[in-house]
Amino acid sequence: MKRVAILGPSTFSEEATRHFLGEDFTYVSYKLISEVFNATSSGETDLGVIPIENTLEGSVHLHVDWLVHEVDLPIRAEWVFPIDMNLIGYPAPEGRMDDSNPFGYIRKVLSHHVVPAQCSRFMKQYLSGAEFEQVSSTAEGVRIVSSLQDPSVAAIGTAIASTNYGVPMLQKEIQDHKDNMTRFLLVGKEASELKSSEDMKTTILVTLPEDYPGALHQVLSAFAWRRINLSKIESKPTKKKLGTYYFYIDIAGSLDSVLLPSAIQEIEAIGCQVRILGCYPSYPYTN
Ligand SMILES: O=C(O)C(=O)Cc1ccccc1
Repeated sequence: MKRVAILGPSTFSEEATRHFLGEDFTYVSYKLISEVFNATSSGETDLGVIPIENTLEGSVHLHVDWLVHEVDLPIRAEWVFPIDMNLIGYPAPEGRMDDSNPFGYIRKVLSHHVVPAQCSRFMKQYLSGAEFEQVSSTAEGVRIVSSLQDPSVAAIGTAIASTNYGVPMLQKEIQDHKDNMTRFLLVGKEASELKSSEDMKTTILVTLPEDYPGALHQVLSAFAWRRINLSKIESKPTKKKLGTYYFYIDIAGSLDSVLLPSAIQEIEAIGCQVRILGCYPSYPYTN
């Protein structure tokens, strides 16, 4: 069975990946997202799963930058998964219950760095007196809470982490929006047999030619007149020189089509550099 590197165990990444890939793969858990990237790059695993975007905050820029700058791993698939954030910790000690704020006794919250932006309303209302400390994953936060056994320290994570580490669930679904979704990318050097999808996507990085006014408009036009839909475009620093950017573009369509390759040829003809990050099936969430 193919080996898949995930941030885990007991994380949202594991939950989402098992839901999507099922049990026909061997899941290898890593504590750090950098280890997921490196394990996939080195061949320790065949594939790796990266959370790349969420409904509320958009791209996970750290992960996009790692994908672009640190590794050469084509995108092989993407899927979307609903993320229910849960406050996980121990009940208030005797005499510490404050009726005006049932979680006022919590002084520190541990979780993955993308979490606060997805739970800002709850954290502002009930955890404004608590310090947020980022840890490598939501599950790592729950593990630390379990080891401390200190009611003043809680975590935000998955229901499975609450069960697996034996830490009670204090409040379910504290995310700001009930339909809070995260998009995950499956990356790997080799293509894998995956279930078919009607929706194909192609992700490219475009660097515009210098001294070419209107180049970006011409790039967008090359897709527009072919009625090729761009589902995302983000300008990101090249990290080479201040004020120089590349454009991370998600395209609805496949390189096997007629028009998409010709659009790419057209923008290369005006001097754009184009790097294909992947052409892959996109899977919506089905429960
Ligand atoms: O830490 C985790 O559980 C992860 O898998 C990263 C993450 C965190 C929050 C939403 C989606 C993925």
